[in-house]
Amino acid sequence: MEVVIVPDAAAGGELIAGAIAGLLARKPEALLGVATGSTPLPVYRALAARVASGAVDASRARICQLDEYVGLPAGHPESYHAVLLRQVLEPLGIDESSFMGPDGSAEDVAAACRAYDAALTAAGGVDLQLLGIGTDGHIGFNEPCSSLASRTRIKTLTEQTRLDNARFFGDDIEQVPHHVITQGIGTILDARHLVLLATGEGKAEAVAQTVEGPLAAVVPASALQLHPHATVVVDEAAASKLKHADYFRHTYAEKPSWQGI
Ligand SMILES: N[C@@H]1[C@@H](O)[C@H](O)[C@@H](COP(=O)(O)O)O[C@@H]1O
Repeated sequence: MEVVIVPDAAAGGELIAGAIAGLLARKPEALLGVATGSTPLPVYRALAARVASGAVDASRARICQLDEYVGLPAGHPESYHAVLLRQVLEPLGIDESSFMGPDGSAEDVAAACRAYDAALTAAGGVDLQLLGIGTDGHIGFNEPCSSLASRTRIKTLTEQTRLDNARFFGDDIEQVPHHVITQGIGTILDARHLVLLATGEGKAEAVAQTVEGPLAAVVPASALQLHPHATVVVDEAAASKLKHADYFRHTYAEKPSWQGI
């Protein structure tokens, strides 16, 4: 696992946008796994600026969702499908026909989960999966104690996650669904490159456990330790509990410029 400590969230956004730009230059039809929440927004902004300036052509890229709420009415503005259309597809000039996600309104949720896992495989697999991290160490919506081998399935949110996400539902926790569909940890680990961005002091403990703690289902993000190409990008605040921070700074400073993240 590579840990890159950046001065702030905007620098993290630029770094990751640069990696995505490099991927799209090599593979214009790459399948990009995108995450929701506040953390990835600087990545989407930086990428949209490159698209607007003509430096990046994302029009052939394909986008896939990490997770989705179950049971929100079709077209609900906070469904992750709607959020990603607004935050990613539209600014990057990508057609909705290039967008895949699990069907959170399906009658047969288990079948929808299986279908999504199969669709990701049929699409050739995810080239780069962007991840945020929950305050409890979750990735996607894989809450603590999720199986490290899990595939896309239904999960029940913890009270903490519903509280964290209430800000998107008018600060009313009652409006936050209890159930979600999420790519499993095993599904996430199938992506060729995992890039986790974490910013702010509130994520420092989860980051320390992810990077320096034991591999454990109770910290789902620690599964990144199993992946041959995982990059954790953190700002100074999110890095503040890392014991090996100086080593990570040294390693990145000495990195050959051709290598990228
Ligand atoms: N399902 C999403 C995660 O993918 C995201 O990483 C997390 C953190 O969100 P934020 O970046 O807003 O802290 O929120 C939700 O739970």
